[in-house]
Amino acid sequence: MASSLACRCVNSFPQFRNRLFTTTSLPKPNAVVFLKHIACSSIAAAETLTSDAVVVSGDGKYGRKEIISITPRLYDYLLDNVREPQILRELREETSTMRGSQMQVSPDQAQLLAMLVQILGAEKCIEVGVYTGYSSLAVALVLPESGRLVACERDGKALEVAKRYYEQAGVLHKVDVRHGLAADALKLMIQNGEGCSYDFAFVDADKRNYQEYFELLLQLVRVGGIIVIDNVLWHGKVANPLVNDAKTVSIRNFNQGIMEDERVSISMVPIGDGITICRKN
Ligand SMILES: C[S@@+](CC[C@H](N)C(=O)[O-])C[C@H]1O[C@@H](n2cnc3c(N)ncnc32)[C@H](O)[C@@H]1O
Repeated sequence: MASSLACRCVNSFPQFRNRLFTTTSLPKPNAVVFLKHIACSSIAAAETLTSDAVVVSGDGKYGRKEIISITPRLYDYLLDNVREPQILRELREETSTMRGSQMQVSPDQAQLLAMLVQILGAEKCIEVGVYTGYSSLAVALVLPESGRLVACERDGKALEVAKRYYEQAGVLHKVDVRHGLAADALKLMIQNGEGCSYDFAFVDADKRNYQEYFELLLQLVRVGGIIVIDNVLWHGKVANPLVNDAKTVSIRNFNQGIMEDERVSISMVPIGDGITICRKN
């Protein structure tokens, strides 16, 4: 059984042929065990080779360059390789029972945001759209003691959860919570003369106001600073011309505008629901 399975795999995938040949010299019981092993690993390999874990662009001009496509198994593997601090895990688990929990950034995204903040050596940060605080806590945790994060959120109930976790994590003193409309908070900061003084900003709020947040944040962030925009791939809908609801159109237009905007260098990254990292030039 095992050997016929292995043979089928090997016939389908010639690259395993050499491995099968080595088993013919083994004593029989070992050979069967080894063949079973080969059969299993060949099946796994075959699964991978036949899975949709790699894709090529549908546009011929990019040739046959293969890139990775996240499958559930691969995403689980990726998550297994995220170093999620215990306090973030607890917040994520508590939030998972709440309405809107799908809005939270993923652990791999939060880890990337924290790393960008660390690479920048950021001291002054802004978040637009805090919810229960997962991404803002990830940032606050890596800020130096002298660092500050302005956290803008209109939902008072969600903010209560966020503040409880900032306190538990010992970073409450680093977070300046602004309860209310984010655009109002950003305009006030500009009026207060805080322009060009921030190192890092993360936008993860109402999609239809992305352009306004971006313009305000461009005034607040210094040259060389970074603005990260979440949900730029919008569950893949941005790439489907048949989807034209207000949010999708708004994100699509925003992406097109950023593409042509020479005030920033950009990198669109397919992590979570897609982010664009913009560096102010
Ligand atoms: C996608 S969630 C943020 C998730 C958060 N970054 C996290 O990782 O947990 C978007 C949040 O933006 C808030 N929001 C939406 N429009 C807003 C506005 N105009 N001003 C302030 N907050 C807003 C919502 O209340 C919601 O909590």
